[in-house]
Amino acid sequence: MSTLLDIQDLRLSFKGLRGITDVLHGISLSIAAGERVALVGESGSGKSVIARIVLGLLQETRSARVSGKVGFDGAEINTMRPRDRAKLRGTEMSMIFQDPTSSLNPTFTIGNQFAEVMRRRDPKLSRAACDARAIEMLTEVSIPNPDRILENYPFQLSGGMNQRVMIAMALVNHPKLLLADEPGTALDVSVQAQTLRLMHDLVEKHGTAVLFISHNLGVVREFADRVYVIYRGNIVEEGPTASVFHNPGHAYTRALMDAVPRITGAGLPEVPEVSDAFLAPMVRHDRGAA
Ligand SMILES: Nc1ncnc2c1ncn2[C@@H]1O[C@H](COP(=O)(O)OP(=O)(O)OP(=O)(O)O)[C@@H](O)[C@H]1O
Repeated sequence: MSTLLDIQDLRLSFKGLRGITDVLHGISLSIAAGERVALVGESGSGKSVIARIVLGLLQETRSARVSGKVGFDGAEINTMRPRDRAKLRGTEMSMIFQDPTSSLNPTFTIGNQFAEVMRRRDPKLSRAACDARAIEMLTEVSIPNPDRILENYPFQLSGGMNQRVMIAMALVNHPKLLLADEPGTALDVSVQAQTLRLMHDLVEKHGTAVLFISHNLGVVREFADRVYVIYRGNIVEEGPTASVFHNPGHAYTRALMDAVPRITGAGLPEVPEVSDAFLAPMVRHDRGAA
């Protein structure tokens, strides 16, 4: 399979009042076309900033310094002109966030928001064509009465429905890459599970590659073909999901796994105190391993 996303030696630091803070220390990560890859690690380890760099957002943040290579579908995101990066967002790559109600615009109907997204790819698309395509997508995410939903505002829908709308909207332009940052964690556990199953089936059907960001190892195991484990801005382990789960090689991965039974509905996994073992070299599993 061809490589879609190829991140090499990615470094990030922020300049603030108290000097420079290094956040990413030379990350390398790749995703093949159609592959589902998870990035797991505790809060603050650098997962979301990687997604924001892939989307080309942090490159445009004054306090951020980004270096390294972010190859996407033959182009180089880091050195691209800002307006070329902007053109990729919502078309070739799209993003799903934790909390759908804060990501959807509360002042526009769902139909208007779909039309805006679709016209990023094709500005001449008629409203009737946008609505027809939106209805198709909403049907794919099992939303009942999709034609009526187009006239609704996000606040008129439940959190679970809004999350489905977000998924439908993220996929409506057939992006090559979907960045999913803790999708559904703002929802209750059973709705989250349903939503993830739906997302899994849809990306499989459309052949969309996914970078799935999570600190929930149980969810990652269900969803991803391959896993990267990140600890304090370093990738410490990488491999096929089954292999990493059956045979975790890095002390930090083992600590994350040991922490799983202590996950509560509300909380993050509790990872033990930092130990020198967590600074051990990266563990890379064979692609053929399981
Ligand atoms: N704009 C910013 N300015 C300064 N520091 C930032 C900025 N954005 C992120 N950081 C810092 O970068 C580090 C990584 O943040 P990031 O949001 O990627 O963590 P995360 O692994 O996604 O955590 P979570 O699971 O809680 O979302 C954190 O220490 C965070 O405080």
